[in-house]
Amino acid sequence: MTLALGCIADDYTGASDLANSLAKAGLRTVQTIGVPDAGLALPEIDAIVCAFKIRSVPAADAVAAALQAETWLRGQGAGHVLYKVCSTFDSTDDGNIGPVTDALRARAGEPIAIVNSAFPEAGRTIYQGHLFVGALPLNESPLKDHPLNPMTDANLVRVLARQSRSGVGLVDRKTIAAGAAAVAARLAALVQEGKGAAIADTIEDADLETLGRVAMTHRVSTGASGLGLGIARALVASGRVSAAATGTAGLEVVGGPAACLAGSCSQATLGQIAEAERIMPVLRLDAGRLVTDGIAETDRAIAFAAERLGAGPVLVASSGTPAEVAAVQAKFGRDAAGHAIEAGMARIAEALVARGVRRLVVAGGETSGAVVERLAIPAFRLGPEIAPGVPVLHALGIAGGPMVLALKSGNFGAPTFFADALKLMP
Ligand SMILES: Nc1ncnc2c1ncn2[C@@H]1O[C@H](COP(=O)(O)OP(=O)(O)OP(=O)(O)O)[C@@H](O)[C@H]1O
Ligand SMILES: O=C(O)[C@@H](O)C(=O)CO
Repeated sequence: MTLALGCIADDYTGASDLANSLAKAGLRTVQTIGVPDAGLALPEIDAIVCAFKIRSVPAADAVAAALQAETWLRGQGAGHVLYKVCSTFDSTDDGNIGPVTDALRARAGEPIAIVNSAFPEAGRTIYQGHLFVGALPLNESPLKDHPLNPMTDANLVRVLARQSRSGVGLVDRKTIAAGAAAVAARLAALVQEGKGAAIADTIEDADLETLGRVAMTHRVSTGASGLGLGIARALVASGRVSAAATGTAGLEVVGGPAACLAGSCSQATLGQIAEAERIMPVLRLDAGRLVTDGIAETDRAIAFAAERLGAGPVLVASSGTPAEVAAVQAKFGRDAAGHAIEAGMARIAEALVARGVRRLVVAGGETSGAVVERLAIPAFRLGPEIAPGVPVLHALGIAGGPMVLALKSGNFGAPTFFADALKLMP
């Protein structure tokens, strides 16, 4: 197997978002959980996305995981490695986008890396270095209330500089509109100024195609699935990947009980849970009790689901409003609360799978990471797209017959997302 592209994703929903964009562009893509064991049989593929849960861990741990994956991906033949971060640049001033980008760039021996989290299809655009979520600057969007990485500055040049050893510059829209040669010249000028990272503006997919062409002349870049799309299109246009390839599988029937779990507290997910209440039984967990008495609270959820699974899908949610999240965090601490709630959701998932669930929808990147790790699923191949950035995933390398999952990024999906997902997971 010789890979055209190797990717390292900082969370699991982000990984499936990227894998979806690569597959849609025609790259035969597999998503692995971390670096796979040597024994895992992989089909003939063009791209691998190694999914990690390193968005909100200490920077040194994120760097170590990313470097281990980089070594493995280069060993598989990857000429370019993309570090996949969130389209809303979720991170803190302590990391991890800056430290991981610095480390991958140093390892690759590159003077500068393109950093671009735009994803126009999902409303993430960048102008003069400022990230917009729909019509709102990042710091006015719901991301200002994120439970783990509240984003309070829309200027990505500043945000990245605070967490990087490298100087950070800007490749503005005018330069990108002038084409790949102009972008390459701007990057060279930034290197002369001593910069090691360049935030790139993006308004539309055509900008990403230009950036993709330039990124392919470097060994490493950092971005969201928009940059992945740009790189994938550049690979197809250059003939390095066959344009005839088809990246995604069609609809496959798995059957059996289905369940949904939500740990995301994003505005989008809160709306989707409210909508799901119209069509399936929904249990709202007591987040504080998940922290203080996790076994009892998760047992309550398992019993709730077990009683109802025979009749149709159920949804179990820990999700709370910003005020509820703030209250839980004030009482128990942000990280302790987050970890305890994630562990509870993972325990519920494990129990539901033991009761026959083979169709599972999970909302939230950290939540998905905890669930997929507990279920010990080593890899996924891509199925149909449910919503921009959210594909159906077919588990690879597990016992007990076929299983499909959807791992939804907190902010993605229509209000009817849970019903939309289950429709494509028959
Ligand atoms: N009621 C709650 N109070 C406090 N924290 C919560 C509550 N419910 C969930 N959490 C925690 O909030 C965090 C939500 O992060 P998660 O990554 O799962 O969702 P997200 O950030 O919306 O999704 P994404 O990363 O895909 O954008 C998790 O650590 C989860 O355990
Ligand atoms: O890029 C995004 O917004 C998503 O793929 C994601 O990373 C959410 O966790």
